[in-house]
Amino acid sequence: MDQMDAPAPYGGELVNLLVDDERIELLKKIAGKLTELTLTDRQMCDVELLATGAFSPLRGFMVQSEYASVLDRMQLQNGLVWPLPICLDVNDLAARTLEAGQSVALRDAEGFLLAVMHIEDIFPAEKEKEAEKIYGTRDPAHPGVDHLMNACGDTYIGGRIEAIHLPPHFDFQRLRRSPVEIRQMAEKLGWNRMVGFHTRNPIHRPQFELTLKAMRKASANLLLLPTVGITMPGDFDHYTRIKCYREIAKRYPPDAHILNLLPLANRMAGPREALLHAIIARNFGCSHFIIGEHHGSPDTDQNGQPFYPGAAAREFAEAFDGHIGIQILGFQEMLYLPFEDEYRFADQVPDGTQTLSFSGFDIRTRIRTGRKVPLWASFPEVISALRKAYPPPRKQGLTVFFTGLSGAGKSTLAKILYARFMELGDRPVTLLDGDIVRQNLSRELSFSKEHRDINVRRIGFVASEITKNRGIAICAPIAPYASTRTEIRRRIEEYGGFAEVHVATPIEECEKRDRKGMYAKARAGLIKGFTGVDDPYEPPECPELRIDTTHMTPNEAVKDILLFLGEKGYI
Ligand SMILES: Nc1ncnc2c1ncn2[C@@H]1O[C@H](COP(=O)(O)OS(=O)(=O)O)[C@@H](OP(=O)(O)O)[C@H]1O
Ligand SMILES: Nc1ncnc2c1ncn2[C@@H]1O[C@H](COP(=O)(O)OP(=O)(O)O)[C@@H](O)[C@H]1O
Repeated sequence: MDQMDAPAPYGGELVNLLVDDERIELLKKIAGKLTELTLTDRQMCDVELLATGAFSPLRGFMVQSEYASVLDRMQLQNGLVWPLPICLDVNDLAARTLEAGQSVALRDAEGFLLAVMHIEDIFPAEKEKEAEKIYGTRDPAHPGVDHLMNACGDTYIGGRIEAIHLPPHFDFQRLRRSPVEIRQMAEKLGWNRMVGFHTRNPIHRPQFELTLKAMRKASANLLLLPTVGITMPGDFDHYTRIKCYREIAKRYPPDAHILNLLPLANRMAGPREALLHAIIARNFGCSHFIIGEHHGSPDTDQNGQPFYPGAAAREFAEAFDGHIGIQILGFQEMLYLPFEDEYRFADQVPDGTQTLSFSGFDIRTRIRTGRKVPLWASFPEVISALRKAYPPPRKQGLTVFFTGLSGAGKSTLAKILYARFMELGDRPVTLLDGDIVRQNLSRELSFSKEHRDINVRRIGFVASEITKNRGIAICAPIAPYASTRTEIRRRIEEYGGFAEVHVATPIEECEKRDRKGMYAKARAGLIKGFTGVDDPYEPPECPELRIDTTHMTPNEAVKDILLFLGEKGYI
């Protein structure tokens, strides 16, 4: 192996934005008088990577000219290649209270002071342009675009940062080393070359073979940099992934790799994302970086097509590796040859040879639906760790979410379903009926849109906790707004099953029943804003089940729900 030093950090110097004790004291004193910004989890990831120099040479959030330069030329203003905007977004309300020249205190959700930012610039986010330039699409099925369009504030603030503390982490503290710490460690171990591998999935057999091949090709040791910041909805949680990485670690040659967690908020921008990962790896001291198929890309678009061609990230990063000073090891898809019982890159498979392959998505789906993962696809210890954390549907938590007009039959069906689950007796069951919740959790709330949303979100939160802990939650609010229901669905599906049951009994029938006499009062104008009378109800477009109870008995309706849940493997 030829001697070579670890590559210099990008831009020449490893940035460290953490200030010394004296400065911390001073900043803490003035912070109390500064306007406060509470950072989101994503923003905290950016602050952490800025502070530790993983984003070197950046020294803060981008100002408008830098943002424009990254969008238009993919360069910082000093001419260095830089693929993605690193901007701090704020909502209109916050933006109105801020001005350039002002300093703000950046805090976490609990009010813990992380940094002071000196605002140099306040400017509008060019969301349409950013989506096109960075993600190459405006399709909201792309999680990066969805976040940009639907969650991100409309204004960016740019400026230098002085970091006081890194965001606190209580998990895997020993695996959270900064670029300078990894560089020191590699030096101590006498490593000349280090190849970086960035992943948001567990390491299965193809990825393991890929890393070994890369280590041999580059004569290098391995730096595993799994993302533990923000990944994609539906990804395995990082606790489970790290258990898997620790198992895999035993399969590498001794002392040949370092596992280090990367608190990056993935943008899933495919080619541009890959380039950012490579720059980060260089800052950690890597001489080489692995880019395989579909690196940094979301699963598929609305038509089931990949957002970027399989080779796009690899080819893009290879075209720039001279500029960013890290050698890209681009690999084709790794395929399994069942007759030969070996792995080969796609371009090394002779024509006509039978091959098999599973994507990370395929394995996630198999685990979540309780289907087998063959041993050619992954290792037994990885599959077992994943199964423990993600049991088959009949052992997962579950939320059955009834929605529909008052009098549609939600409570009646919910109560019968509750009894059936209790009779089965294999999981704890909680009934969150609209009335019960309003009495116990939401007594102070009215029926305005804002208050209905708060009420339904509270129900969703409790149901998500129950589902996370593998119980069954049955919810039965009116929940008239589609976007709030979608929000809840997303949250719960992270932890287990979610079945939306639209009790679609027409208003005429509900009104005929008028069990509580409320429709009569609403029609007489004694109750204002009554759902279906003078307040909206947005029917679900694609519920798991739609039941009109007009011409069926409650028991029949519940039988349909149980049959559906049985078919999906939940009971
Ligand atoms: N303005 C207005 N609109 C709709 N419903 C009203 C209203 N005022 C009181 N009620 C009674 O409250 C029950 C609905 O409460 P929810 O918590 O399920 O509603 S929401 O999901 O927050 O929209 C609902 O009970 P159910 O009949 O069990 O659905 C009504 O009886
Ligand atoms: N198939 C059915 N399913 C549910 N409820 C029914 C059915 N047929 C008649 N009903 C009656 O309709 C009314 C529904 O009221 P409820 O369950 O409180 O509705 P919601 O909770 O949607 O306001 C009850 O009086 C119930 O007995």
